[in-house]
Amino acid sequence: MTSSTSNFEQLRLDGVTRRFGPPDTPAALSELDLTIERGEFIALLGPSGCGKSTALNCLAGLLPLTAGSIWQDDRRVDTLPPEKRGFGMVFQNYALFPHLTVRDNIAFGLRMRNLPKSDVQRRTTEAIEMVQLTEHTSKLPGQLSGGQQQRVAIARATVLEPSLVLMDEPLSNLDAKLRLEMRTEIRRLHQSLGLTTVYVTHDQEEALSMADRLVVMRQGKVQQIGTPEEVHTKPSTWHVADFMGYRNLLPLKASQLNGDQVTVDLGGTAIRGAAQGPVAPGDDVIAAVRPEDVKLADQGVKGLVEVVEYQGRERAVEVVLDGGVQDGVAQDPVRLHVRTERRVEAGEQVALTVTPGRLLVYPS
Ligand SMILES: Nc1ncnc2c1ncn2[C@@H]1O[C@H](COP(=O)(O)OP(=O)(O)OP(=O)(O)O)[C@@H](O)[C@H]1O
Repeated sequence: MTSSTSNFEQLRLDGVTRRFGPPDTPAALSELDLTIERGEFIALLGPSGCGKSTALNCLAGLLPLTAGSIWQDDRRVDTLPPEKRGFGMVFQNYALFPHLTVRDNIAFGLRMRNLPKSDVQRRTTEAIEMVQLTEHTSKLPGQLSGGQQQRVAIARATVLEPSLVLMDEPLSNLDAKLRLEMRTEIRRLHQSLGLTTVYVTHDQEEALSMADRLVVMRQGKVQQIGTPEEVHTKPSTWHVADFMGYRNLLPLKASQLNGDQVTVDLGGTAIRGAAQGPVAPGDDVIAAVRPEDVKLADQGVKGLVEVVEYQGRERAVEVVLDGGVQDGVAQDPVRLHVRTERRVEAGEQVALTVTPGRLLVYPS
């Protein structure tokens, strides 16, 4: 397929804001600034209610903006109705026409454009092949599995060769295996059709595996924009860290500072971490580390195994450390999540080490 004539080099969101209710209510989406390059796959990621769908609906033209603007190169598009924007949409409820076959569902948009019959036929066939539904072209949506319906929805949106494809949790209704397959399929389509895609998900793994860049949101605001690697290894705040699988978020105190290296006391042992913001000795901090970066060792921070969950090759283990005494006051015990291949049992005494460089220390 050839690329759309309405294509663009950059799509720019400039202070895009949407409020539901009077001006003193907090905005569902607050001043989103984002420049999307043609061909990029962008994931909007964040917990439920963070404003992802609001952002997507503003882009689609389904919600008017309270403030801000959206630009396709130097053409302002937020003032246009949805159908004039020429974007393809794949939303959670696929909204296929129940009385039309797979082929007719996919061809519908092309027919509406009054294209020559032979063109409609050729492009529809290509789209059907692309989503591997050739054996199902005469079926009605009701005769398809959820994943097949989803593929029809994707073909229907992409056959029009839109300048931008918007997807809102398109895999949420699928079982785990199909979800993995469709991830690859969507990414493959994105690449082979040269699409620009904005994809909403609350699943960090999905976002990390599919997107070129992630926009991590919380309470209507952007927390971080970066490549999967940047967001995964250097979350900008402890909220992002929390969302990116840093299951251990430990409220500790900074004791020393050396460049960007901070020393914190973990269960009576001094441990060094990398400061992720302004931190001074004596400050309360949040130290973040992933379970896979805490190792059971022969020596190190002492603790007691409290819970063990069998997870195939590995075990997820919860270890309680003595909180120690600070300023004459006994501190609450600290709990650490650890992943290990070692066989351990609840009640066992263990020692822990943190992989050097993997402890991130945030101002609290
Ligand atoms: N039509 C509406 N009227 C009033 N409030 C709304 C409306 N739509 C969304 N909101 C509110 O705006 C906030 C953001 O909602 P939004 O649907 O964008 O979140 P989300 O990140 O997509 O969440 P989810 O993953 O649960 O869909 C929420 O607090 C929500 O309650």
